Amino acid sequence: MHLVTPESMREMDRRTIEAIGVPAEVLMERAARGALDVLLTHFRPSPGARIGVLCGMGNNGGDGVALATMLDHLGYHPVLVLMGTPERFGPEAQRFHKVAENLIGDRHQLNGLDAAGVRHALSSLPPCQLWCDALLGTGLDRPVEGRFASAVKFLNEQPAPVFALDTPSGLDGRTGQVLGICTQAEVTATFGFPKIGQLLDPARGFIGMLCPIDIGIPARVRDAVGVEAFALDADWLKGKIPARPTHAHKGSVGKVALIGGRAPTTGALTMAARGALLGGAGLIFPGTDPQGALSARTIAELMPRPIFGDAGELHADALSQLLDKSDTLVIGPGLGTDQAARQALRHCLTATPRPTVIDADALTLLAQNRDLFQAACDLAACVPVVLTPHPGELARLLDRSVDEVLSDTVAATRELLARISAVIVHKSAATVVAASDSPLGLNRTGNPGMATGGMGDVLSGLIAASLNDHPDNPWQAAAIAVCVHGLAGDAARKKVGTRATTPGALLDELGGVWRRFEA
Ligand SMILES: NC(=O)C1=CN([C@@H]2O[C@H](COP(=O)(O)OP(=O)(O)OC[C@H]3O[C@@H](n4cnc5c(N)ncnc54)[C@H](OP(=O)(O)O)[C@@H]3O)[C@@H](O)[C@H]2O)[C@@H](O)CC1
Ligand SMILES: Nc1ncnc2c1ncn2[C@@H]1O[C@H](COP(=O)(O)OP(=O)(O)O)[C@@H](O)[C@H]1O
Ligand SMILES: [K+]
Repeated sequence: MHLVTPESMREMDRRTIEAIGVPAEVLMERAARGALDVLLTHFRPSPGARIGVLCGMGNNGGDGVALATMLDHLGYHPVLVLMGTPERFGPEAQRFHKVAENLIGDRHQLNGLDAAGVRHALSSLPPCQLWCDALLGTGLDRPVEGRFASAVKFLNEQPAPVFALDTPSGLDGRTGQVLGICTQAEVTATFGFPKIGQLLDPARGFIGMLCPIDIGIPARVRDAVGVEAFALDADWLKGKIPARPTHAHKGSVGKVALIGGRAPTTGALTMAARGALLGGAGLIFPGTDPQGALSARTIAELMPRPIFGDAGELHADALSQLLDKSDTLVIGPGLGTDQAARQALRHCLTATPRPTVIDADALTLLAQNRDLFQAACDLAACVPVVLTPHPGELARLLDRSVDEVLSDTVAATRELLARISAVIVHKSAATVVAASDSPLGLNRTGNPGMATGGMGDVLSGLIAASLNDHPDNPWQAAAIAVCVHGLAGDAARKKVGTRATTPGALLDELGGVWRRFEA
C-alpha cells in the first residue's frame, strides 16, 4: 500500500486534472462512488434509512454532496447539512449541489450560526441511522474550533456510527495528530492513497477501519509526484523472503554475535539471541558475563562466550575473538551503561566493520557520549548499521522530550537520520523504518499484546538475521524483520490472547510466519 502526505495527494489530484485532463468532477464522483460502496458494504443501512451527510465548504464537502445524491438515487433518505452557503463551494461541488437541490428535500444550511447555534440546529434534526463526516479533508490547515468544533462534537455524541470521507475531520494527515478536536469514525474511506498520518497514532484510534478508494490517479502521476511511504503488512511481505540455496550451511547463512545480557538483565540477550536463531541465523554467539552465559545456555543452540568477568570488567581479547567469528553484530540488550559497557561498545564500533544492530542500552550510551555517537556515524559510513530506538531512546538521542518526539514521529525519525546514515527503526505501536535512500516503511502488523518487556530484544535479533539475508538492502532487511515480528505477535495473540502474548509466545509463532512467506 502506497502512502502519501496530504500535500502530495493534492499535487497528484492537481496534475491528474491539469496535466492528464481528467475533469475534477470525475475525480469527485469516483471518490463519492467509492465511498458509497464502502458505506453499503460496511453499514448495510435499512431501506429508506435516514443518513446524515454533514458537509464543510471545500471539496471534502463536495464529496459529501455527491454521496448524498447517490444515496437518494438508491432510495435512502439523505439529510444534507451544509456548514455554509453553496456559493462558497468550488465549481465541482456547486455542480453536484445543483443536482442535490433538485433531488433532495431534506437540506439544511448552518451559515450565520455560531457554535451554539450549530449545535442547536443539528440537535433539532430527527435522528439518523448513520452520519457521514464530510466536514474537512486534506484542506485542514488549522485547529478545529468554534462552529466546526461544535459540528464535530455533535457527530461524536450521536448514538449512530460515523463514516468519514477521506479522513475523520480534525486529523492532520501528515503527523496523525488531532488538531483541536476530531471525529471518531467507525470506518474511513480515504481517496487516492492513504495519508501517512492515517497509519500513525493517535490517528489510528479515530479512523476505525481504513478503506482506500482508487480514484484513478495514473501511475505516471503517482511516480512523478513520488510516494513517500509504504505500509508494511502481509501484502507488502509477499515475495520478499528469498529461498535458501540448497548448498547452504551453518557458516553461510549468518554468524551473529550479540553483546549484552549482563546481570541482572541476563534474559534480554537470550531473547535477542532467540530472535536471531528463529530468524534463520546459522551460528549464534551471545557475548555476555558469567550469569548471562548461564541464561543463554538454557537454549541449547546458543553458544555463549563470557566476555565480561565476575566483577563486570570487560575482557577485550575475548570480545575480539568473538567478533572475529561473526558476520553480524547486535549490541545493547541488557548491556548496562557503566564503564565496561562503554568500553565494549567502543570496541565494537571501532573493530573491523561488520553490519551492526545498535539497540537498548547501547543507544543510551550513544546519547550520552558524543565520541561513541561519532564512532557509530563512522561505522555507518562503511557498513549497514541499524538503530532501533523506542520513543524514549529516540528522545535521548535527539536531546528532546518524549512528547516532542511523539508529536511528529516521522519528523523525529528523519531528524536522527540527518545525523547518522543508518537505518532507523523507530519502534512503537506504529513502527517507522527509515533510511536516507529509501521510502519510509510504516508498520501495520503487531498489536497491544506486544507491550511486554523483551519484545524489542527479539526484534533486534531478528533484524541481525535478516541483514544476513538481505546484505545489499539493509532498509528492506529491517522492514522485513519488523513486519514479521508483528505478524508473529498477531499469530500469538490469536492463539493465547492479548495478555499472554509474551516474547516467548511470539517466538513460538515465527515458524508459522516464515512458512507462510518463504519462497
Ligand atoms: N482535488 C480533487 O480533485 C479531489 C479532492 N477530493 C476531496 O477534496 C478534499 C480536499 O478539499 P479541499 O482542498 O477543498 O479542502 P477541505 O478539506 O474540503 O477543506 C476546505 C476548507 O476548509 C477550511 N478549513 C481548513 N481548516 C479548517 C478548520 N480547522 N476549521 C474550519 N475550516 C477549516 C479551509 O477554508 P477557509 O476557511 O480557510 O476558507 C479549507 O480550504 C479531500 O480531502 C477530498 O475529500 C476528492 O473529491 C477527490 C478529488
Ligand atoms: N501496541 C503495540 N502494537 C504493535 N507493536 C507493539 C505494541 N507495543 C509494543 N510493540 C512492539 O514491541 C516492541 C517493544 O520494543 P521495546 O520497547 O524496545 O521493548 P523491550 O526493550 O522491552 O524489548 C517494538 O518492536 C514495538 O513495535
Ligand atoms: K472528513
